[in-house]
Amino acid sequence: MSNTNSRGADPGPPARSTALTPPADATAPVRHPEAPAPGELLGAHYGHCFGCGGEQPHGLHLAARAEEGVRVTAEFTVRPAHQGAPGLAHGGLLATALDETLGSLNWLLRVIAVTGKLETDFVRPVPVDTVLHLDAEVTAVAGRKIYSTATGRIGGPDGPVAVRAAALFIEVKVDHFIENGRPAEIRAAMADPDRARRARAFEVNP
Ligand SMILES: CCCCCCCC(=O)SCCNC(=O)CCNC(=O)[C@H](O)C(C)(C)COP(=O)(O)OP(=O)(O)OC[C@H]1O[C@@H](n2cnc3c(N)ncnc32)[C@H](O)[C@@H]1OP(=O)(O)O
Repeated sequence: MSNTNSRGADPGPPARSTALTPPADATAPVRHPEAPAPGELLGAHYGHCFGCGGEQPHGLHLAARAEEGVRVTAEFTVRPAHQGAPGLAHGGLLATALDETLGSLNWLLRVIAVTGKLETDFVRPVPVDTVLHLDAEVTAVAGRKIYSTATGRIGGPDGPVAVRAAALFIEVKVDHFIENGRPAEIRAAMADPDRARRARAFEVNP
């Protein structure tokens, strides 16, 4: 059995759907003046978030860190609960790791936004126990539309690319969550006595 990647060592940049190409009038992203300093861990935005929360036993427990500009890095260790095929990470969970990392970029912009489109390339299989090193940045902003890309490498932060994504996040108001979320969880999150945690559950500036 061979693990050889038929696309070769460096498959090069993929073709993207036009919806993920910023329009001509898009502008460069602007890091919020109160964004966490480069090197600072962002911490979970919501304890029950499957991507980053500590209260999800089988969640990804992804830890993202602010970098310079509008860029974050993150790590996710693939555990047995994350398998798709025997001993290999489920592709949907790898997409979740990319989505979560890309989503955390909005905290550097201090904008509330949700994923509208997420396009993922699965380049190499990712075995259980592997640490996926993620790196994401916002590339452009056009009105409510936030364009971003991410890669996930294995074997170290400079190792080969295993997954990558391009995404379009859409800015929303906090009402998006209040009007659409299940009332029990909305009430519980709003009742949190910790003001910063209450705000971050909905990704609002504390
Ligand atoms: C730290 C936080 C971590 C979070 C990490 C995880 C993030 C997530 O997974 S969020 C959960 C998954 N996403 C969702 O549930 C979103 C569900 N979708 C929605 O609620 C809506 O479709 C929403 C809000 C995205 C857009 O609806 P709405 O606000 O009415 O905007 P709408 O007017 O349709 O679109 C605005 C613009 O975005 C574009 N757009 C919207 N959706 C898409 C899409 N899927 N593809 C391409 N373009 C899109 C529209 O074409 C429009 O462009 P333009 O301004 O040029 O005409």
